[in-house]
Amino acid sequence: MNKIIMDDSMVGNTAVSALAISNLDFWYGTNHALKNISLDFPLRQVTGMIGPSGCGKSTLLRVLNRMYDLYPGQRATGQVLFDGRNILSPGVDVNVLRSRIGMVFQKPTPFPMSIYDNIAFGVHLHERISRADLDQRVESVLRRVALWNEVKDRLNTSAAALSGGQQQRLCIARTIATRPEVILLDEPTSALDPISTARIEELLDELKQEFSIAIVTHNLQQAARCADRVAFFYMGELVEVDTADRMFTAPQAKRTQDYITGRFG
Ligand SMILES: Nc1ncnc2c1ncn2[C@@H]1O[C@H](COP(=O)(O)OP(=O)(O)OP(=O)(O)O)[C@@H](O)[C@H]1O
Repeated sequence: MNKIIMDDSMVGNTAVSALAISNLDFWYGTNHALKNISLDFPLRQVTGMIGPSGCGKSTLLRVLNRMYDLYPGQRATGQVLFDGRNILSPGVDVNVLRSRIGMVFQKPTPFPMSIYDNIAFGVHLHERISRADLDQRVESVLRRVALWNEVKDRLNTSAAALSGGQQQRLCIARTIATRPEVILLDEPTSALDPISTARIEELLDELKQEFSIAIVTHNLQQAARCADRVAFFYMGELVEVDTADRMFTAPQAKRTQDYITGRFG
C-alpha cells in the first residue's frame, strides 16, 4: 500500500482541527472510491485538495456533509470527527450537520427565487428569526461577500439574472448565512472568468478568519495562492499532505512531483 506522508503538526492534532478524518473508506456500490483516508482540516485554515480527475476529491467533500446519504448503495466506513462526534454515525441529524458544514458547488446553483430569499430560505429552515434580524443578516452576509453594493437595490429580483460570478458569491453568502463552522467548496471558480475568480479567492482569504475551509481545485496556482495546507489524492488514496509552500516546492512523493510538474493530470 502507499505510504501517506504527513508532517508532525498533522499527527494527533485534533484539538485544533475543525474536522478529523480517520481510516475513511467509501464505496459507490462495488467501486471503492476512497481508501483508508486519514486527514485533519485545521481550524480556520484553508485546506486545498488536488489530484487528477477521478481520484476522489469530490467524493470526500460529499462524505463530509453526508451528501451520499441521499443515494442508496453509497457507503462510508471509518470516522469523521466534528465537534467531538463521528458524523458518519446513524444518529446524526444530517439537516443540522449540513447547516454546520456548508457546501458550495462548481456551478453556481442559486435557488429559483429572489436574491433576498436565496439567503432567507436556509436561515428560516434552521432558526426562528424576526424580519428585522433577517434583513440585517441578509445585508451582513451580502456585504461579507462584497455583493451588497451591486444588489442592494434589487434584492427582490430573481437571482437568476445575476452574472455567474455574482451568483457564486450569492451561493457563498447563502452558505455562511446559517453560520456554519466549515465551508466545503468544490471547484468553486472553474465556471468563472479570471476577475470573478480573483474576487472569490480574496473572499476565501477573508472568510478563513472565521470559518474552516476545504476547497477542491484543479487549478494548482489557485491551491498555491489560497490554501494553507494542500492534500494530494491519487486513485482514491491520500498520497501526501503538507503546507502549500512545501507541497509546491518540495513534494515528497514521486507521484506528487509528477502531478504538480504536469507529467500527468
Ligand atoms: N455516482 C457515482 N457512481 C459510481 N461511481 C462514481 C460516482 N461518482 C463518482 N464515482 C467514481 O468515484 C471515483 C471518484 O470520483 P470523484 O468525482 O470523487 O473524483 P474527483 O477527484 O472529484 O474527479 P474530478 O476532478 O473529475 O471532479 C471515480 O472513479 C468516479 O468514477
